[in-house]
Amino acid sequence: MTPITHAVKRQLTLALLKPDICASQKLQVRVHEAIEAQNIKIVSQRPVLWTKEEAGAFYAEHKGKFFYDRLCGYMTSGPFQALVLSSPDAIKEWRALIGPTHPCRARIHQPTTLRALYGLSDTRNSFHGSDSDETAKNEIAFFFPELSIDNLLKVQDSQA
Ligand SMILES: Nc1ncnc2c1ncn2[C@@H]1O[C@H](COP(=O)(O)OP(=O)(O)OP(=O)(O)O)[C@@H](O)[C@H]1O
Repeated sequence: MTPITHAVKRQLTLALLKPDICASQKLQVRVHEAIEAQNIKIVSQRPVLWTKEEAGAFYAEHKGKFFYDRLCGYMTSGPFQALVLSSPDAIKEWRALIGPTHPCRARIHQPTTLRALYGLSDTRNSFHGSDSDETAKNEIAFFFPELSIDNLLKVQDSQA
């Protein structure tokens, strides 16, 4: 008899562990453990050290805002980590795990989220997560130009 398999569609998202997290090996390990505890799979990861130009290209939509220079300064202050995450609802699940953009609000309203636990300020908020399928596709291509997202999804779906 052929065993019944339940194919579960997977979704990919791009996560950043920003420089303040990557300054501490211990924090980095804790965050990876928190990701895995949610059954979110880390499909790929790489360390990144940005120039001001690269930070500006990624955060172009924020150019002109009062926090733009601060944000680019923060993101070029040291190495950070880019991750490709996979789960059935990866975009929503990762954003739920990191919590609201502003750590002080996260501490009040969602105290168990990663930004509540580790975020330092509105700008130095420790994490990034793609906000839609299209953004995830573009952001994964930005950090992992060698990866084929369609192939990755096929592999993920067949392993589900
Ligand atoms: N009001 C603010 N004051 C200071 N820094 C800010 C503010 N809003 C956003 N930032 C910084 O700019 C980044 C990008 O802002 P965006 O609005 O895209 O936030 P987000 O979608 O919650 O966070 P991310 O895109 O990093 O996941 C934030 O993660 C934060 O580092």
